[in-house]
Amino acid sequence: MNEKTRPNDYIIDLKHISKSFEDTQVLDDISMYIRRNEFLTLLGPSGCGKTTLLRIIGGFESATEGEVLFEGKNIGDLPPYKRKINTVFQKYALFPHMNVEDNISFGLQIKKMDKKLIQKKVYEMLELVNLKGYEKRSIDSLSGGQQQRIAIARALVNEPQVLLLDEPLGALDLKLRKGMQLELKKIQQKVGITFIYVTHDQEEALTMSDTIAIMNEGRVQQIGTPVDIYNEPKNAFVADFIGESNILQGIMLKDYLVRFHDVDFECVDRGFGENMPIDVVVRPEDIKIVDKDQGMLNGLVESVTFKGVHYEMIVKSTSYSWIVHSTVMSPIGSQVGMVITPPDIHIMKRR
Ligand SMILES: Nc1ncnc2c1ncn2[C@@H]1O[C@H](COP(=O)(O)OP(=O)(O)OP(=O)(O)O)[C@@H](O)[C@H]1O
Repeated sequence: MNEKTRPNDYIIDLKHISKSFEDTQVLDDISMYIRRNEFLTLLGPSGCGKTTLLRIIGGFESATEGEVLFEGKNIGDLPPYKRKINTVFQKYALFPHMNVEDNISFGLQIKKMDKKLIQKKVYEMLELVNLKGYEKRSIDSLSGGQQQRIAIARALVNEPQVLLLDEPLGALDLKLRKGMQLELKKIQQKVGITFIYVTHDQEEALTMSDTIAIMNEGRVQQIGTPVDIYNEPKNAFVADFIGESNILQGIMLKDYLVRFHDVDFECVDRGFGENMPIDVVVRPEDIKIVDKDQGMLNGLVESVTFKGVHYEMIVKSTSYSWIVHSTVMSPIGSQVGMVITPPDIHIMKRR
């Protein structure tokens, strides 16, 4: 999905959202569509404005400029509880003095829903989050991961059309987090609603999302599927943030010829004019190691680290240390050649 093209099945339309706190602008003209049933992740470094954008969608903060449309209607004036949107925070915000059942059903009890119906819904939710039989347990007796599932159940029992999740797995240890990532994705697919998920962890975003919006300094840098963003980063920031990259500065010689690192490389024509300064991104797995003098570049292997499926090598050529991922190991101190084919030379406008 592109920020400019409107999908038929969109549920939220963010129109030119900007936000300032006093003199500091933290969001700068954000426009995008969010589709029904999609798992969308806002990904970016700390302080780039992810949480602020999520809070504006949820109604906890208002935009300085711009509109949030939900099913085509401006919901800017609606308080959070009147939106068909619920939020799961990193700190689960469960009531410690209530048991699991009362925590999940709290919102429904306030709405004075029929007791039998409440009980049915609570059981359905516990089944959904894989905690059947836990209804009478106290919150204190649950692990971090279990508490997070209860927080999700409590948000979903209100049957929102959109669930906002702000770094919900941030407090869990790595192994548990990985398990919960898959679990969350399954839950989203089962309930079939939109999840908008905030994280600064690129691997988490790649694992779970249908769509990723990469943010930096209050702006959306790129929106796309994980595969698109990884394979076709729009600028050097995105390339650097998603996965490991070799990033160099270059200059266009012709529409299909770029010079970087004092070498002329053929590349795919992206419509950049002659003499245009550009950034060049080459992924470590796209560099093929060959014998010395058999490639476009020669280099000295400076380090080798075994990473399980590949070796990560640092190969120093005249003025740049390349990160190379290869299934074949070249010993430290050896001279090697390197080949990079035109489709693997990603050229983009200089930041
Ligand atoms: N209520 C507020 N008053 C003043 N400044 C704020 C307020 N809320 C957020 N900010 C500032 O806005 C910027 C963006 O914050 P935000 O929490 O949205 O970033 P984030 O991308 O979610 O970061 P993190 O990943 O660290 O949570 C930060 O510089 C933050 O200090």
